[in-house]
Amino acid sequence: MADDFLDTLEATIRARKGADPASSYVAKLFGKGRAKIAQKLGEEATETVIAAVSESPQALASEAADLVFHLLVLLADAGLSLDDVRAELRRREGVSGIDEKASRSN
Ligand SMILES: N=c1c2ncn([C@@H]3O[C@H](COP(=O)(O)OP(=O)(O)OP(=O)(O)O)[C@@H](O)[C@H]3O)c2ncn1[C@@H]1O[C@H](COP(=O)(O)O)[C@@H](O)[C@H]1O
Repeated sequence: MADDFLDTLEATIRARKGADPASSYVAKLFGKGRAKIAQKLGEEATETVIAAVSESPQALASEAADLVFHLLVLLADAGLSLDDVRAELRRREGVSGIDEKASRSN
């Protein structure tokens, strides 16, 4: 599946900075600060793990959605974006490609 939706969601989340917390869950979360957002992400990670081992695939997808959503909020709070994550993953692919070539030549 293309990433367009995640990019749109990320833009919506960023646009909530400074918005009215009474009308926006994301604005309310931003208002609580980085530590609280990170704690929320940790809770969602735990719920995802529990769903993975003891719940239905649908429940796992639902918890995974909560997890990804809260990760986007944390990244936005830290001034980072999905593009930064993509760049890091691409960099690793390049590094592991070099490692593979090196091990093949040994
Ligand atoms: N994708 C989401 C999304 N996924 C999950 N959540 C919220 O994340 C929370 C999940 O945490 P919990 O299950 O623990 O529920 P909770 O008890 O309400 O959470 P806490 O009060 O304990 O923090 C719920 O309140 C969900 O509504 C989301 N809230 C908003 N979005 C999207 O984010 C964008 C901005 O939303 P607003 O800020 O609400 O305008 C919109 O595109 C929304 O569709």
